Amino acid sequence: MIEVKNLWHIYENKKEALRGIDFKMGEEIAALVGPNGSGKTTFAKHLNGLLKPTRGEVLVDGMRTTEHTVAELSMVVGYVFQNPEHMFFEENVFNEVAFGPKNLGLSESEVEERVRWALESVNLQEYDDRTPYSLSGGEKQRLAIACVLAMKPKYLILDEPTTGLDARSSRSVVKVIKKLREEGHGILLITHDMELVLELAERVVLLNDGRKVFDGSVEEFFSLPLHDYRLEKPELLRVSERLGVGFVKSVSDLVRAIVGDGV
Ligand SMILES: Nc1ncnc2c1ncn2[C@@H]1O[C@H](COP(=O)(O)OP(=O)(O)OP(=O)(O)O)[C@@H](O)[C@H]1O
Repeated sequence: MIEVKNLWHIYENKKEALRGIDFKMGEEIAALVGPNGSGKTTFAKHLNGLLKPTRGEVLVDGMRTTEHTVAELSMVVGYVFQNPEHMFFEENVFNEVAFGPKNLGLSESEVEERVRWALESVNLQEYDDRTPYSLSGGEKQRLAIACVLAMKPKYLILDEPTTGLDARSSRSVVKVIKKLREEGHGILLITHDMELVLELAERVVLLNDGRKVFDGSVEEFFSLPLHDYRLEKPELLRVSERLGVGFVKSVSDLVRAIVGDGV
């Protein structure tokens, strides 16, 4: 369980980026959304100790972030940053994923086992010898997830995992996220992509100006006046509303709502 209690973050320039956030999450996919500058990245950086609270506290499976190093916390909460290609520095995919486990002091065979497992989890098992820079956008994103997974964290923070990807690459990342959730990971998904929220999230947390202004179901979230937060409803929900059908999560739900199960 990740527990955040009355979290404040004030940067050196006195900017109050987080103002009294309370939050709990377990094994679920929670989407963290909000307009630019609302505090999403600042919040996420608290969950693996990259930032420490100005006030309040953050507990990760009972570990208070002020009492543990980022390295210790990263074994519980893995952070996959936006634009992961800036993170790659090894000459091949295998070594890239092996870097973290090697630093844990694991034996060579344990490292290899973890790398194989992590690459398989993201469907990159045939890519060992490829240079990370030669991968497609979706493959790079999946490699970044594998690098973090190799540390076996229970929770994953994914920062804009599909931004800039074409539809096919995006699908491949979505598939991996679904699989990780099924395997028991808790996932915090930072995104501006409302289609992704509709498809993947089990819960939505909305930040605005450093405050949590909503924390609830996906259906309730999409009934909020999203324009107030510079967010847009997914096309599918706009269509379903026009058709007088209630909340749906997929095109097949919509079809079923209109014509029934017989088609
Ligand atoms: N190092 C810093 N020093 C001072 N202010 C900062 C710093 N980092 C972020 N901020 C400010 O804190 C506020 C929250 O920023 P943050 O990056 O957490 O927002 P965000 O919701 O992740 O935005 P985006 O969607 O644009 O990524 C913003 O006003 C930002 O300018």
